Parts: sequence; C-alpha cells; structure tokens
Amino acid sequence: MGTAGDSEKKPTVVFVLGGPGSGKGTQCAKIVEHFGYTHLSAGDLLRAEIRSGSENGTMIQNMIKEGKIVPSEVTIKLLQKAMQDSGNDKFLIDGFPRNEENRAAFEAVTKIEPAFVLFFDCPEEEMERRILSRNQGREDDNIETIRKRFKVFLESSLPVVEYYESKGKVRKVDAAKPIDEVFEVVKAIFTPKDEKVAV
Ligand SMILES: Nc1ncnc2c1ncn2[C@@H]1O[C@H](COP(=O)(O)OP(=O)(O)O)[C@@H](O)[C@H]1O
Ligand SMILES: Nc1ccn([C@@H]2O[C@H](COP(=O)(O)OP(=O)(O)O)[C@@H](O)[C@H]2O)c(=O)n1
Ligand SMILES: [Mg+2]
Repeated sequence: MGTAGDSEKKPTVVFVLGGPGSGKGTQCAKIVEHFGYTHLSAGDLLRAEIRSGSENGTMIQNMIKEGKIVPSEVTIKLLQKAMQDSGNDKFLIDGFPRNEENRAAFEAVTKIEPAFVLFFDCPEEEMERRILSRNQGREDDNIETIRKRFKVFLESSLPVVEYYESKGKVRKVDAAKPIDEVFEVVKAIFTPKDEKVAV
C-alpha cells in the first residue's frame, strides 16, 4: 500500500496560531460549523491525556502549569491519533506548532505542509482580559502562568509565524474585534475564490 507514492492523498492541514486568549478555539468552532474541518486543539489533546491517567500525565501537567511547551514527540503522537480517528481529511490544528521544535518535528514525521497558517493578532492586554474571564477552570489561566505563556509566545511561537510568513503562508487576522467581526474575515479566507460573489 502506498508504494506507488500517489495513492494516499495527504490531508489538508491549516495551522491556527495566535497568543493565549486570542480566540483560536472560538473561531475554530465556527470554522468547523461552516467548512467541515475537524478541529484539533493541541492544548485540549494534552489536557485529555492528563485526565486519561497516562504515564506522561504528570509531566504534561507540570509543563502546562509552568506555561512550557511539551516535547513534540508527545504532542505529535496525540495529533496523529486524533487525525486517524476522525475519519476526516481536513484539519484545523489549533495551538500547534508552538515552537521551532514542534514545527520541524511535525514536518519530518508527517511530511505534511500546512495549506496556510491562520494567525490571530491581538494585543496582550486584550488577551489577558479574555483569559482572566474565560472560567474554564484551567490551572494555567492565572496571572502568574499567563505572564509566562506570553513570554513563551513572544520568544518561541512568533518565530514560527515569521517562518511561515517568509513562505507566504500566513493569513493574518485582527483578532481584537468582536467574535462575529473576526469570523467575517476568517470566512473570507476559507471561502474558495470562485465561490466569492462579485459586487
Ligand atoms: N473576539 C473576541 N472578543 C471577545 N472575547 C472573545 C473573542 N474571542 C474569544 N473570546 C473569549 O475569550 C476567551 C479566550 O478565547 P479562546 O477561544 O479560548 O482563545 P484561545 O484558544 O486562543 O486561547 C474565551 O472566553 C472566549 O469566549
Ligand atoms: N503545541 C502545544 C500546545 C499547547 N501546549 C501546552 O498547553 C498549554 C495550553 O495551550 P492551549 O493552546 O490550550 O492554550 P490557549 O492558547 O488556547 O490559551 C500551553 O501553554 C502549553 O503548556 C504545548 O505544550 N504544546
Ligand atoms: Mg485554546
């Protein structure tokens, strides 16, 4: 199987990036409704792995509490399994890749290049406000961990966005606006050009 090299079509992957609280999860839910993608949040998969009582659980929990990025090996395995289990061939991968190691390892292991990168651009004060009123009971949604996550975002995650920018793959969206206004812009990005109505 697959020896001819062209019988297994690679899935379509869109990376959804942006700082903590920029609205990645919120917009992904809306994209799923309208465009038939499967939403895979790396953070959600890691939190589910903690709850499942896996042997990596304690390590993952400690890293999330500190705002650190879990080794790619762990996260990529969870993403691959979720992709297989979905039965779909179109994925929004939310909150991944979060550093250069994530990016290079995903490419090496899966050989998948993203169709594009959806990047939610939002000022830090607004992201902080949103996280502090998110009320999902997350252990990392406290001011001390939030500060650490912002630092990791600037130092490790933004360079990944810059890498894809240099390849012309970034679709940047102003994420500071209300949810529905952000989605109008997102919708236009996902709508195939020949389906856009001319005015
Ligand atoms: N455009 C927006 N304006 C105001 N609040 C928002 C907006 N987008 C998301 N939120 C709220 O901000 C919080 C963080 O959003 P979320 O989608 O979880 O962000 P992320 O996944 O990027 O951390 C949630 O409580 C969400 O309801
Ligand atoms: N690729 C990833 C994604 C998340 N994570 C961890 O999970 C935490 C929460 O990620 P998340 O995407 O759910 O957070 P938000 O950006 O949605 O607020 C991060 O701060 C990291 O500790 C990771 O280690 N590697
Ligand atoms: Mg999220």
